[in-house]
Amino acid sequence: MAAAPSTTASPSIEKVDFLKLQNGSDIRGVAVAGVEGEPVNLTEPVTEAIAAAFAAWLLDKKKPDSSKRLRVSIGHDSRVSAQKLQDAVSRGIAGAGLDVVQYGLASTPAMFNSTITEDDKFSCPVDGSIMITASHLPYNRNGFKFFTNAGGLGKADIKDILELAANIYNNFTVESMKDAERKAASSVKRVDYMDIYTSDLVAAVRKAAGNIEKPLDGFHIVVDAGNGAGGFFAAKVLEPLGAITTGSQFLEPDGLFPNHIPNPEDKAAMKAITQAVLDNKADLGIIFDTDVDRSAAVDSTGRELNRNRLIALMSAIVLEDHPGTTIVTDSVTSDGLTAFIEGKLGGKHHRFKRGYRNVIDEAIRLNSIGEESHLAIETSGHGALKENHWLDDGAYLMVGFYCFCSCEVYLTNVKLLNKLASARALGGSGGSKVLTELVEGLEEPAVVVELRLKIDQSHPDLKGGSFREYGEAVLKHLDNITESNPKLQKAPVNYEGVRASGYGGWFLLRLSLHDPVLPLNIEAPSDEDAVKLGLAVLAAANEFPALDTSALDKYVRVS
Ligand SMILES: O=P(O)(O)OC[C@H]1O[C@H](O)[C@H](O)[C@@H](O)[C@@H]1O
Repeated sequence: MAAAPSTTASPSIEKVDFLKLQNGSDIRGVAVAGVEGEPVNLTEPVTEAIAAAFAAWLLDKKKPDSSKRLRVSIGHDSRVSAQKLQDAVSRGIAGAGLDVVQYGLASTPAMFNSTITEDDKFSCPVDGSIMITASHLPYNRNGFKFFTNAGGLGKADIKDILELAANIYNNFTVESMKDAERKAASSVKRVDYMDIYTSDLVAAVRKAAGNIEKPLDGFHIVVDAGNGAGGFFAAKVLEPLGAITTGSQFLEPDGLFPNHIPNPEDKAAMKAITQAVLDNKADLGIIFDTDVDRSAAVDSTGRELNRNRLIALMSAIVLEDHPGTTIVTDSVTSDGLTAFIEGKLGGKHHRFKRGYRNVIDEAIRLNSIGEESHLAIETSGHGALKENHWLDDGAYLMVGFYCFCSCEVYLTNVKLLNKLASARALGGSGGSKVLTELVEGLEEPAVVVELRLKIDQSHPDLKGGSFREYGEAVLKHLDNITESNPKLQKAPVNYEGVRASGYGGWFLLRLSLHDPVLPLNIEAPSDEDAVKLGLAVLAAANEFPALDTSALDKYVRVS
């Protein structure tokens, strides 16, 4: 373990700089030097302070009596900074007097799961859990997701933790850091939690398939883990269930992500898994993001089942069991999806905001006011089901428990695989036809565009204000322009940004959840119509010199 730096080596850091590490309900920062313009702000001492703050937060929440020491599990994805941050997190937790259980390479859903697994051998359940990951972001970033048995921590908790971390950090002494290092050296335990986690997943699929040992017998499924943490899925989940996984790719963890970004929303990533399915004549392809809390699939014909199609597929499966239920989705979903959910499936589509916590919290809210919702899902591949985590214990009552579980854990693993298995049991034709059939009738636009317009935070036009304020001003202006454009109709119900229909399609301009960026989505029946929608946005965007519209300029010129 690296020696703890002394206080003298750690210059003081302002609270606001700690708060900048907040990214919605996660923490994210730069952990590796070498990328121009991206100085390291997630150093080891900063990490240690954040972990110590989480420990203090947890002690305050759980208020254990003196006979009990709280336990925290720590896992990480394949990033190159994982090891040093894991050591720093361990020092922060151990220094605060809590027990540390290191899992090594793990998935985000597994980390949450460790707070509810009952198994003493594996020191479970833990009281809190930390996943070290920055999802699909570049190799130099890293960050943390925190869990208790009530689910992932929310935005307000993260803010409290960062504020506390700033105090802890600025009060570190050489002695306190040495003490934390000593405690970590003597109290850290390492367990192979992924072993129990994967066997639980296998058991869940078997059970759902009617207690068949190998419900996927003979199915050929290729996995693409993008060199993230999801490589386990082929050998430890699919193969025990009977599937053939030859042709699976990029299963070895490699934090430089040499093959493609591990992200089911990324075009190159989807192309890679599609090619693997076709080359191997597989029944299905499954692709994960770095920390395995998002996924997408590809059917045997090479058709991508991600984004709107993934939502359509999962809606079809969920609505079979819960007719009429409300499906909560993010804001960038297409109009065709609404028509599919409401027209073909008889459900209700509630298009809400981007952000997995946002959709899940909204589904919880709807249920709490009497509107039944069984599925909250984003085009990013995050999803949560009501049925999976209405746990029959106090946790449910405590917070209207609806802990997030990802597509990986439940939707893909259990729901999707089980659908394949039961179709086979019923004498179906094999392959992934059953899935393809479920999304038949989903109208898809001919043209789909997603551009991300950057706000230059050092531009004088920001006049000292934040990029958020600037972005809000752009949106306000676009809203006004849209209002007075007879060719456009503003969406009657809209929860973020400006969404309008026109020219047979629609656009949505909104503020990114965390970046100084205004993402623009356009869907239209033709390039010509998409350009017209793009020009309408450009007319407003051009008034804002700090907004980099070059991508949109280029799009309207060359399309
Ligand atoms: O707002 P954006 O920059 O498009 O990012 C939005 C996305 O951020 C993260 O990746 C969250 O995990 C997703 O739930 C969310 O959809």
